[in-house]
Amino acid sequence: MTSFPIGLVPRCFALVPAAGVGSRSGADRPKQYVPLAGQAMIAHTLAALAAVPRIDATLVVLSPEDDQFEAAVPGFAGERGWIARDGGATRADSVAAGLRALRARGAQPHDWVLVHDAARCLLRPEWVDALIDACDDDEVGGLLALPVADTLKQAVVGADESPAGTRVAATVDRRGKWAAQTPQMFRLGLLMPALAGPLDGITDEASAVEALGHAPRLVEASIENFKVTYPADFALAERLLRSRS
Ligand SMILES: Nc1ccn([C@@H]2O[C@H](COP(=O)(O)OP(=O)(O)OP(=O)(O)O)[C@@H](O)[C@H]2O)c(=O)n1
Ligand SMILES: C[C@](O)(CO)[C@H](O)COP(=O)(O)O
Repeated sequence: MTSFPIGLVPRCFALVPAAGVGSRSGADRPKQYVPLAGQAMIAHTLAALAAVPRIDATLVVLSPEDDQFEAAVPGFAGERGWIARDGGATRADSVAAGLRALRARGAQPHDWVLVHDAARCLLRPEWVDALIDACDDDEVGGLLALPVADTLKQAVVGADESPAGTRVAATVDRRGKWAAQTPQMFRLGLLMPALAGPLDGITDEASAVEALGHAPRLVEASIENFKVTYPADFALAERLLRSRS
């Protein structure tokens, strides 16, 4: 077990990977810039994080080619809003770049990093607070997640892994299964080595930490904290955002 110094008060940083292209979204631009309820998707995400007083600063990781962020979130850059422009080819590469940027800005190994997808724009500050409350005296850290409510089917996987026309190969026992969300909250000094290892099959920070032999804490969240991924998700996100304002 990694141990971090007792007596030093860790700070909390949010890290938002936003360097994806949204290839599954069907949108005419990277999905984080699609307007939803009057603002770009990422503006909603960052507003939720900014409303959590225990987060000292939020770092957004952009693609080096990004020329839309400043117009989408005017006034973000400042004392509590930082930008890195070296997002990578995969989400894990972008998160690793963000961790290096946090370190360069003075974050310490014992500080907490809450990694949150730009594409989870329905985040509520109280869910972030619940995650911090659950993890801030934990050795490892944890993540927001949701117990699986549906019966789970394993499809016959074809050569192209396409879901169209597939058939059931088996029903999977859903007991004890959770769907992982974000934020995912770990110490900088644990996440950096976790994401420096082989990344095959690593789709979130928790799986990288698990590969080192740790057991992250699961903190129950809400179905509303879904990731906008497919074309139909935009209309649902829009309706939920409008119903809140
Ligand atoms: N190379 C990448 C890929 C993804 N992300 C970010 O990781 C989050 C979750 O990823 P996902 O929903 O898969 O976004 P995209 O990669 O943009 O979508 P797709 O997989 O459909 O292309 C998003 O906020 C996305 O911008 C990133 O920073 N860098
Ligand atoms: C991190 C994540 O949002 C947890 O559910 C998810 O794994 C991201 O997956 P994607 O394939 O990059 O969308």
